[in-house]
Amino acid sequence: MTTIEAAEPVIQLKNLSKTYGDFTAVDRLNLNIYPGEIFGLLGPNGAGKTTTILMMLGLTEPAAGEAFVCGIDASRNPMQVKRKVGYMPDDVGFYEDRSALDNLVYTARLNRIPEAEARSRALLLLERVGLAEAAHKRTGTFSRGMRQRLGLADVLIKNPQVIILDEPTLGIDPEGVRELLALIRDLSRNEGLTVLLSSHHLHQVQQICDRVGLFVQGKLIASGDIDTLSRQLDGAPTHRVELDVSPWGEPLEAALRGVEGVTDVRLKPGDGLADSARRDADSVTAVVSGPSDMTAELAKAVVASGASLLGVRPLRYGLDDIYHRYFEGGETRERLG
Ligand SMILES: Nc1ncnc2c1ncn2[C@@H]1O[C@H](COP(=O)(O)OP(=O)(O)OP(=O)(O)O)[C@@H](O)[C@H]1O
Repeated sequence: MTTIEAAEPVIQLKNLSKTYGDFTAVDRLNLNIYPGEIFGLLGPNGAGKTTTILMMLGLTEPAAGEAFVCGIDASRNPMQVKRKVGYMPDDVGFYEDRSALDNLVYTARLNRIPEAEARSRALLLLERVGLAEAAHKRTGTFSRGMRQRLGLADVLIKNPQVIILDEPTLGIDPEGVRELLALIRDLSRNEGLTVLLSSHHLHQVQQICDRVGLFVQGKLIASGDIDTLSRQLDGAPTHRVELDVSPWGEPLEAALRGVEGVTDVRLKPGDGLADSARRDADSVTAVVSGPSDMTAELAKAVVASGASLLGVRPLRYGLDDIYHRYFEGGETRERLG
C-alpha cells in the first residue's frame, strides 16, 4: 500500500451500475480516488464516463451499487455532495451578456458566499486562471479556452474539496490545452485539490494524471499509474530498445531474440526499403520489445554476434501504446467477452 492509499478515499465507487432499459451503461464499477490525486477516467465516446460522473454527483440514480464522495452517499445526499464538489461539464454555460466577474459573483451568491467576499474571491480566481484583464468583458465574446478557464474559476469559487472536469480541453487549441493542464496540476499540487478528469485524449491524461482508469463499454478494464497499467494488461511489454546495427541478418536477429525477456524483434518501418534491400544497406534500426530494460544485454548480443552497433535508444511504452492495444486493437471485446 502506498502512502496515498493509506488515506481514506475522497471518491469511493462500490459496484456502481447504471442501466437504460436493457442497456448497461456502467457495469459494477469499483474505484477509489485518494486526497490530492489527479485521476484520469480515460475512455472512448459512449464508454460511460459522463454517466459515472452524474452518479457521483447524485444527479442520476444508480441501478445498483453506491457512490461516496467525501464520505457522503451521493444518491441519498446530493445537496451535501454539491457543497464539496466543483463540477465542470464539457460545455460550461454562462450568462453571455454579463461579464466574467458578474458570472462568478452570481455563482458565489448561489453558494451563499457573502457579497463582499464573493467579489474579492472572484477577482482573485480570475487572476489565478489568467483572466484578470478580461474580468469586465462579456463572456459572450470569450474564446473556448477562455470559457474553460472561467469554468475552472467558477467551480473553484465555492472552495471545493474535489473538482470533476468532463472533457475540460475539448475544442481548445494546443497552447490553451497546455495552460489549462498546467493550471489543473498546480491547483492539485499547491492546494491539495482532488481532481477527477474525464477524457479521451490520452496524451493529455498521461501528462498530468497520477493514475488513470481505462474505461470501455461501461467497465473499468484496468487502473493504476502507467507502469501498473502496463503490468495489468496481460504482461504487455513496457520497454523497447532501438538499435542501429550493421549488417542486418539472421545471426543478429537470432542473437537478439536469444536475449532473456525479449518478446519481439522487428525492423523499424519507414525507410522505404524492402527487407532484402535493407540487409545490404549501411545500417538498419531494429526495434526490440520486452517487459524490462534489456539495453545492456542487447548491446552485448549485437557485438557478440559480430555485427556493429552504431546507436542505441532505450524507449518506454506509453499510455498511447496501451490505449491503441486496448481501445483500437480489437482485443477489448475478447477481453470483456
Ligand atoms: N439518458 C440516456 N438514455 C439512454 N441511454 C443513455 C442515456 N445517457 C447515456 N446513455 C448511453 O449510455 C452510454 C454511456 O454514455 P456516456 O455519456 O456516459 O458516455 P461517455 O463515456 O461520457 O461518452 P462521451 O465521451 O461521448 O461523453 C452511451 O451508449 C449512451 O448512449
